Amino acid sequence: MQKLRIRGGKKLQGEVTINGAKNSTVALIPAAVLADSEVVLEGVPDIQDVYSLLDILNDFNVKTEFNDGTLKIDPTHMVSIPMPTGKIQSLRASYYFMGATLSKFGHGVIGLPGGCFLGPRPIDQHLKAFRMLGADVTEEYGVVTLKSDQGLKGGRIYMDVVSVGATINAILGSVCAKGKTVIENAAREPEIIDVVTLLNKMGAKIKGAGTNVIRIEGVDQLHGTNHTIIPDRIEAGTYITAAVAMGRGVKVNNVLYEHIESYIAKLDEMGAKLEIGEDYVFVHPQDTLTMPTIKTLPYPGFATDLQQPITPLLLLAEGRGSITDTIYPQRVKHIPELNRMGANIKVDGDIIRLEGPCKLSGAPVEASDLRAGACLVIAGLIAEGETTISGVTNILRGYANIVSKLQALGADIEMIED
Ligand SMILES: CC(=O)N[C@H]1[C@@H](OP(=O)(O)OP(=O)(O)OC[C@H]2O[C@@H](n3ccc(=O)[nH]c3=O)[C@H](O)[C@@H]2O)O[C@H](CO)[C@@H](O)[C@@H]1O
Ligand SMILES: C=C(OP(=O)(O)O)C(=O)O
Repeated sequence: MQKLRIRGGKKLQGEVTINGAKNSTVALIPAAVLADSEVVLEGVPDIQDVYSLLDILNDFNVKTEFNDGTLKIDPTHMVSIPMPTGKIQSLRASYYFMGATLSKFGHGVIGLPGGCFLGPRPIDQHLKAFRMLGADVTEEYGVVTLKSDQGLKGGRIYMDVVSVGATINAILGSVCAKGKTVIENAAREPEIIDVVTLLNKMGAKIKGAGTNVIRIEGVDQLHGTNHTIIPDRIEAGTYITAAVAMGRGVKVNNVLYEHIESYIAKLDEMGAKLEIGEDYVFVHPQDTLTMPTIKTLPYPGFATDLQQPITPLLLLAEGRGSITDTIYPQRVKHIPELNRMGANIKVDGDIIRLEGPCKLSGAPVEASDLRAGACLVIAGLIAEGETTISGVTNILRGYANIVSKLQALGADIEMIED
């Protein structure tokens, strides 16, 4: 079994470059199959979720070629096959094949997705959106069956909760539906804008991405195109956090500041010394950090995906603080692991309560999910002594070349077989 071994306490210095966004990529790939010819994506991260999607595309007879961040997707000979179990459960974003197959073939049989366990992750709003477009949708024994014998028709879709996945699935379902669709209370994440940018380049007519009302005029056909993926704001936030914790001057390249403004604002509030460039953030060493209170919210609020990575940084700050994850209140599996490393964090109902500063010591810990993994990597960099992290596959789902990137900054980190 692979584990990460970190010998903590080493200062970080130098430059690191952020990859294309995981949560864009995993939606752009299923969106690309709606084209009638080749789609080329640039800046594709080398992460396990991408390989899982390529495996699924192979089963759908979609030809792919992935080299050095460039992914060619040729859906010309895509076939419709049921995907009730197996690979579909290896990641969350496989739910986009519901919208994609419904749109492309008028039907689909897709199992419920996998992904990180963060508490309940229902997909009722996805299914509601498909129904509003006229599809007949059933969910039985963990499998969703979608049919639209009469063809999909545009409609008005009101989202009861702000959902990234349901918004993108509603777009995928309606992009070629007859007439107009309006999605109300849509999510506003940059990844949604990225998906809409690709679809519009493919010939779609979608307006309003990035606002909470998205308007779509159905088109008959979508064609191939080229697209460069936006930088990963969560990967950027992770490296910036590591640099605030342990940096002696770290430049994080390929960052779009406007995508992580709320995160930067929180770090500013804590006393971090950040210099914002056009496409980079330079993290200067700072003296002391102040303990904040954090509440996660849909974009542009503080991202739930950065809640776990920032937790070890809070342990370096003075005073009492709290984190409330309003999106996933049960996203707390990193807490017992941090406590194993010497923290004294309490989970009090839906509130994580912390007190700092607190000295962390290396320990064997488990990355139960992707961002818990990022949290433990940062904790391991801070801690005195040796930390070994199991559950590495969870980390590799979303962080490309994490070992070499941190080694280049001077971290003592390696992948070991245990
Ligand atoms: C592949 C991907 O892009 N994953 C991201 C996506 O996940 P995902 O798209 O699964 O998350 P959502 O935005 O849908 O979830 C937001 C909230 O809505 C609830 N909900 C969602 C759908 C639904 O049908 N019913 C419902 O009640 C969820 O339980 C959650 O409380 O957004 C999350 C929230 O920013 C991020 O943590 C994930 O990294
Ligand atoms: C929760 C995440 O991913 P997923 O939705 O793919 O499980 C994440 O990226 O933090």
